[in-house]
Amino acid sequence: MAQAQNISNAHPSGDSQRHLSVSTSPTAAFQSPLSSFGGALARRGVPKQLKPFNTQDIKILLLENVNQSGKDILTAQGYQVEALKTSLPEDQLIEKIRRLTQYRDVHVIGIRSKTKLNEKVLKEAKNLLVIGCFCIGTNQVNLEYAARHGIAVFNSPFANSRSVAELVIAEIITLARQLGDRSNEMHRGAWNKVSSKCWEIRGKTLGIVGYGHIGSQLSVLAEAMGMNVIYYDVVSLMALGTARQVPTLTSLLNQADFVTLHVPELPETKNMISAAQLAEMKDGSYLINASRGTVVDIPALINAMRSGKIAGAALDVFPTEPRANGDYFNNSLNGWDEDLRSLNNIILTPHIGGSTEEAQRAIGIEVGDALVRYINQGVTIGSVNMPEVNLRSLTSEESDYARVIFIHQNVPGVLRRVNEILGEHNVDKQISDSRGDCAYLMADVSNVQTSDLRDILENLEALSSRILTRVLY
Ligand SMILES: NC(=O)C1=CN([C@@H]2O[C@H](COP(=O)(O)OP(=O)(O)OC[C@H]3O[C@@H](n4cnc5c(N)ncnc54)[C@H](O)[C@@H]3O)[C@@H](O)[C@H]2O)C=CC1
Ligand SMILES: O=C(O)C(=O)COP(=O)(O)O
Repeated sequence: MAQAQNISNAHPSGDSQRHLSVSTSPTAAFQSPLSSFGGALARRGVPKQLKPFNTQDIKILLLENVNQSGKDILTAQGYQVEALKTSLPEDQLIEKIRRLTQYRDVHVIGIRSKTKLNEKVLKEAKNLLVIGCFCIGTNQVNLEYAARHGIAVFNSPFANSRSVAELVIAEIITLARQLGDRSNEMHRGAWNKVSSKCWEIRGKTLGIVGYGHIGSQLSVLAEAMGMNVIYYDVVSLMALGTARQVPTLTSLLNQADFVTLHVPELPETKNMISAAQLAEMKDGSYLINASRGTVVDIPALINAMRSGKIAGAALDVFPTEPRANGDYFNNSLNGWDEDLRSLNNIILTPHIGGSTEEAQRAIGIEVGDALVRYINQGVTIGSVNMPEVNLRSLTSEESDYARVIFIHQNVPGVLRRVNEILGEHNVDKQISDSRGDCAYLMADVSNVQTSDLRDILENLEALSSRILTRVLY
């Protein structure tokens, strides 16, 4: 392991035990700078490997069976990676964070949709630099708290959207033909050949609620199978193919034979489909939810299915989901799980919308790369809670340069003070941006010695607006 020097990445906690030690002798190679910078880099030489710390000091906790592709990218950097197959409930996660690091806390946590990184958990992870959500949704993380504490959050915004869209296509036909019920009957030994209330999907209307990455992809697939597509979204969006945006949710519910939900978990989408909305749906129509469990009022759906108003449903997500695989889908989970199980023509799946080899591998690479770029270079492109900031990489010819990162409160006068500090040196390039209350400044300074770096770090740390300071070189 390289000899650590005494300069630290200073964390808002201010606790000296929470600092990263830094080293001038990096031991592992930095990977793949952003491709959009390829031209400039080719002209300017080989990108410099910024390694201000012993990479072995970076401690990463991965939960929820993150794909091997992501683990490989992180371990190739020399980081210490501990990977768990399951999620952990709040108390066990806090305990794990404490135990994992003994004296210094975890720097990176990687999760999927299940693990809740709320304020209570994040407060415990005092040296946390960055969170990787190896999925689309980020509702499980307190993004605002993270930003206020200089913790960047990354996700994979569309690598599993095709997988979800394909699952929904499969469910539309499965519901229309009552395939689940026929298959279950055959498994029990019963031959039940029926055509009553079994339909082709050709010519039927699909109503998509939320026309984002998944909804719009689904729109194209559904039209290719002869469906008419309408959609409702809070923003006005370009229709693909011959799909048509409708002005209200009610209008969509009144017209659609199949309603499928692709909205994020938000206060506005909680119980978005409840008794009143189910009543607006066509008699004998179908409901599909592969978004978040909170979007559908499930007891209301159970009533609507019992009455025959809704002819079938597919649910991939639930308000409470178990933290691991096992015999958990009973009333102790949500209270109504066994009522759901007793209904006809309902497809129940354990949140597998994005669970394909292709999606998981792509997500592992995308989020793994984003974490490495952030840890090693400070680049925030793709962050969901911080301003997106990039700076052309330093090259190997630029040996006495350092990259200064100053995350600070977005208040007047900070840039002047920062530039008074950096102005003592040659600032080669600098960029700054803000998002809400959080601002992110990145500057490359040249002709700097180790003692200069120490001064820069200490002076920036003394500014009252500082959230987190890092010096990379
Ligand atoms: N079942 C699974 O395994 C998976 C579930 N998901 C869930 O699907 C959700 C959607 O994913 P994407 O399409 O990638 O998201 P996206 O962000 O690309 O699209 C969401 C769309 O919903 C719209 N929207 C937001 N609030 C709305 C409201 N109140 N009414 C109508 N429209 C509203 C937005 O304007 C946006 O167009 C994710 O947030 C995630 O929760 C995502 C991936 C896998
Ligand atoms: O990507 C998402 O938001 C999903 O819901 C998929 O979550 P998962 O990675 O399967 O826990």
